[in-house]
Amino acid sequence: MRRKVDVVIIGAGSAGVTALFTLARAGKSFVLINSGEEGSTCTRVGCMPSKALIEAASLHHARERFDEFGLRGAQGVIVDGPAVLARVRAVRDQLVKGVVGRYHQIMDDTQFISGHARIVAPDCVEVNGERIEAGAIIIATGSSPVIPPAFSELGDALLTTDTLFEQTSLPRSLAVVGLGAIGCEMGQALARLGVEVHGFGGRFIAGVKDPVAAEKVIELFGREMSITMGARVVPHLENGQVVIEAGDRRYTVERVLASLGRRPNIGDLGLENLGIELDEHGIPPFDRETLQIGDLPVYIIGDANGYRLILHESADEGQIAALNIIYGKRRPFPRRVRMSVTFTAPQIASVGAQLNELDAETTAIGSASAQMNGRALINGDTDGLIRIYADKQSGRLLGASLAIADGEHMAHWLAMAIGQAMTLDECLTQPFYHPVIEETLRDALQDCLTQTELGLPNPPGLMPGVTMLPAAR
Ligand SMILES: Cc1cc2nc3c(=O)[nH]c(=O)nc-3n(C[C@H](O)[C@H](O)[C@H](O)COP(=O)(O)OP(=O)(O)OC[C@H]3O[C@@H](n4cnc5c(N)ncnc54)[C@H](O)[C@@H]3O)c2cc1C
Ligand SMILES: NC(=O)c1ccc[n+]([C@@H]2O[C@H](COP(=O)([O-])OP(=O)(O)OC[C@H]3O[C@@H](n4cnc5c(N)ncnc54)[C@H](O)[C@@H]3O)[C@@H](O)[C@H]2O)c1
Repeated sequence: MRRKVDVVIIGAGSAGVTALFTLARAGKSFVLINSGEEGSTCTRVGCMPSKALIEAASLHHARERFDEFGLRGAQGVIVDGPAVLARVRAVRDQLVKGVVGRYHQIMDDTQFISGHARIVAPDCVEVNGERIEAGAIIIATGSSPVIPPAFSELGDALLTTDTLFEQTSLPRSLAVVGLGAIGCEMGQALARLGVEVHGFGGRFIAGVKDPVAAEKVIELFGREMSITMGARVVPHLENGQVVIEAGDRRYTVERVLASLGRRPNIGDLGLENLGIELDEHGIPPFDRETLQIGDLPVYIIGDANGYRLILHESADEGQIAALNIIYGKRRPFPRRVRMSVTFTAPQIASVGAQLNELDAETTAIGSASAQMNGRALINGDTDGLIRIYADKQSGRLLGASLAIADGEHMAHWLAMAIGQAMTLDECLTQPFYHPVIEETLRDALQDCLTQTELGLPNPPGLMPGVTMLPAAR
């Protein structure tokens, strides 16, 4: 007899597991199917090992400034590459154990299947030769690194983030091709660990669409690695070394990190059996506020849908899909303010609208640099820049681009302000403590305000209150 459950979840990553917890709490019956290793992209090969590597790199890099602070002897610190990588894996393994343990705790062995799932029909999934009937299907199959054919021919010299953290030693030299989030984070971290890094980017660096902010980012990163933008490089092997030619320059490196983006894992998933037309990337049309595919009882969430390839959005999508299944009818959830943070130094962040999405005529742009910020000067972190975008007429905050220390915190503050539809003068009613780097954010908001029709607040940042008449005695 065929097994029948309320929901089949395909993929035990952050998206699928978030859906699982929500469905389990509501008492739905389920099966979770996962192919390959458990533990999620984020924990195994993504957010966590990459941040662990960045932490080692930042600690090592700090030694360069010790002398300036009157602290001697730091130049004696050396990088023990194998030990650095071993610690990255140890932290990663601990986190993977926690993540996997948590979801196995809420199910028995029959509810988890290790194997490659295929959709046979909108209400049926096949895995390891077994067909399972499902009231609903959640596709949460994640994504994989893009590897163009020429890169595949590099053999062991090719790294992606699937293999980088498994290395037992650091390469002497590395070409990082693709300067998005991964390329910038890993390129800078490895450069700070003593690897000779050459970065090759497309049109944008770290996804920054504001030319002023992008120029600053290129200048700052360019101090630690060579950067070539706009060159579609094709690496090849020569005498066991990788050669990359860009314009009239020729680079010879030991390894190449392909960080050219990620592609949804939708091959051999049986999407054609849904009876629905797929887009040019092979993805079925889905509603971003319900994650439902057409009118089918099928949902596509997380990196698998190629929409917002970041952790908190993947988890949101898991919950939205699960809640739609639980309610049993279409229930749209407006999505959060868009935000991305690249964990480099300085941190690069984009919040809300990017500059290229805004109308130049109606948008006010405010800027501030950390050069004159007291705390930044104390910390030796004055290389920062903030750009704020607002509607010229209403003063409503629309977006921001940051390349500044502590940018992750300011990005959250700005996302909240944009989510609350705040205007610049409303933003400036908030307190900014002293001395904090956030005072640069206040400066940028004030600068932006002067370019709008609202003009300068008087006194700056405070709203006149309602004067209460003394009660008649
Ligand atoms: C190097 C790196 C750094 C990152 N850093 C950050 C960061 O700092 N902050 C941030 O927000 N995001 C970051 N991300 C992105 C984040 O990790 C992903 O957006 C998120 O993990 C996606 O989760 P998911 O559940 O969609 O996919 P996954 O975690 O990939 O889960 C999908 C699962 O489905 C399985 N699967 C695939 N096909 C099938 C099938 N047919 N049958 C059964 N199972 C299948 C896969 O094996 C996998 O286990 C980073 C990513 C990378 C690569
Ligand atoms: N801090 C974070 O939130 C974080 C960190 C790492 C990864 N991630 C996520 O992982 C996903 C994958 O990261 P990624 O950096 O691989 O992708 P990405 O899409 O962020 O960047 C890929 C970059 O490669 C460039 N590119 C593409 N083809 C090229 C070519 N032939 N030559 C030169 N450049 C080329 C693109 O222009 C783009 O800038 C992203 O979607 C990101 O959201 C997030």
